[in-house]
Amino acid sequence: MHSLWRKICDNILAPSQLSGGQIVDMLTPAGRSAELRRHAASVIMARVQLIAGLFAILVPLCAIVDLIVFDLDTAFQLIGLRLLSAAIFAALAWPREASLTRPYTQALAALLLLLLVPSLFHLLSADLLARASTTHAQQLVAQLYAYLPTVVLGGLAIFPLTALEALLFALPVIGLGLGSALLIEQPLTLAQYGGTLWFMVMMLGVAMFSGMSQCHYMATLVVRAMHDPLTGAYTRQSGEEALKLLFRLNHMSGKSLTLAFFDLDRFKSINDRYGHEAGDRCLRQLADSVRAGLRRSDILIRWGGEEFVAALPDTPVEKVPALLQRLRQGGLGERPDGQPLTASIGVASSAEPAAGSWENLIQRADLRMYAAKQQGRDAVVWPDGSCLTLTPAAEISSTAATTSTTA
Ligand SMILES: Nc1nc2c(ncn2[C@@H]2O[C@H](COP(=O)(O)OP(=O)(O)OP(=O)(O)O)[C@@H](O)[C@H]2O)c(=O)[nH]1
Repeated sequence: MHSLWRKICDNILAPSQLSGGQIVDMLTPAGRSAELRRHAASVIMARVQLIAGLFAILVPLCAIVDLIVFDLDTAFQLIGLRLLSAAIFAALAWPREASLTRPYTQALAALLLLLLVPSLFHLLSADLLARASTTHAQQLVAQLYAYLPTVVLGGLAIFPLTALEALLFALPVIGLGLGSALLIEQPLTLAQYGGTLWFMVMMLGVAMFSGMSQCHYMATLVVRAMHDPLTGAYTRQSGEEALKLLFRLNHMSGKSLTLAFFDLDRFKSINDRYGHEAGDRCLRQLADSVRAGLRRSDILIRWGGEEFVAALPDTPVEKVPALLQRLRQGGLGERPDGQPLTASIGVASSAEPAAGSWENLIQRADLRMYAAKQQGRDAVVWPDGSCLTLTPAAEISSTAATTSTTA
């Protein structure tokens, strides 16, 4: 039964070339990585600001139609609502710094406001328009206003939202749209009401599909642009951006960011003796082993050819010996001749005096890595300058006590 179910799923998913995990990522944002959230937040925010800017200009301009078509009393009431809406759109479009800690929540809140303003405008003006529309021209304009919530639902399609997010954003818009139809003096017939609801649901379906495909496309591009294709680690460029952010976040919250700078030992001899393919395999092994020992919040950056940086947010330096012990016990990989892969490691922490900036931390970790090379390789140099040869696992834990007092 289970294998039949798997076969059915595989056949359904095969033509789309999407894995089950990728489908789940398009349905709900729960599994999104921090980097993807940050990217999605900047795309959503940029689009919210662009549309809000356009609406801040167009909404008051449409007052001309109100003045031409409706009586002055109705027109002025509509213009009042227009000016209020335009002020909110202008505030949304105003350039602002992205939140450091919650950029995604900030972007979603802005999007919600962008969607609610036209829907509320429709709710507040529906009865006024229904009562003031006696001529054909007035009825036509009132009819166009009535499409506003449906247009808003269609507008959701330009945002990279998962299916669940699109649905949650659509519910208040649909609620306000249907609610305003109930408020007017001559309520819609059941057929009109059903037709409006059907149209809205169709729009929501289109918006959901478009949002999901944008999510997938964005995730593919972000992963490709940010990660080194050979090892899957962050590239130097995306790693620098991540370090900048992690340093600021840890500084703001009074936590320590610790860096471990790895450089593979005698790597050139692997290339020279066994070829670049063998060298590449060793690089992949090292990246996989280090990543397997890290937490979800840690990141691994390929800094240069055979140099990697593990960035460990919210990690006091005294916790690092245990991590390195775990890594060492698991092994960093194997050289083509069967010998263990080893690395020289420099450790630096933002809790050190005058740590200053992330660039400073990298420089210190790099210098310590060179010091570890000079001390014979397969070793770690700590912030207090002490050097630990990694080979016997027991030594790592004994140094933990020393470093915790000196860091
Ligand atoms: N296979 C492979 N080799 C690479 C890659 N990037 C850099 N390298 C090689 O990495 C080697 C680095 O050599 P060195 O800097 O001399 O260092 P080493 O031999 O590891 O010696 P020590 O660092 O002193 O222990 C060079 O031969 C580079 O060509 C890569 O992506 N794949």
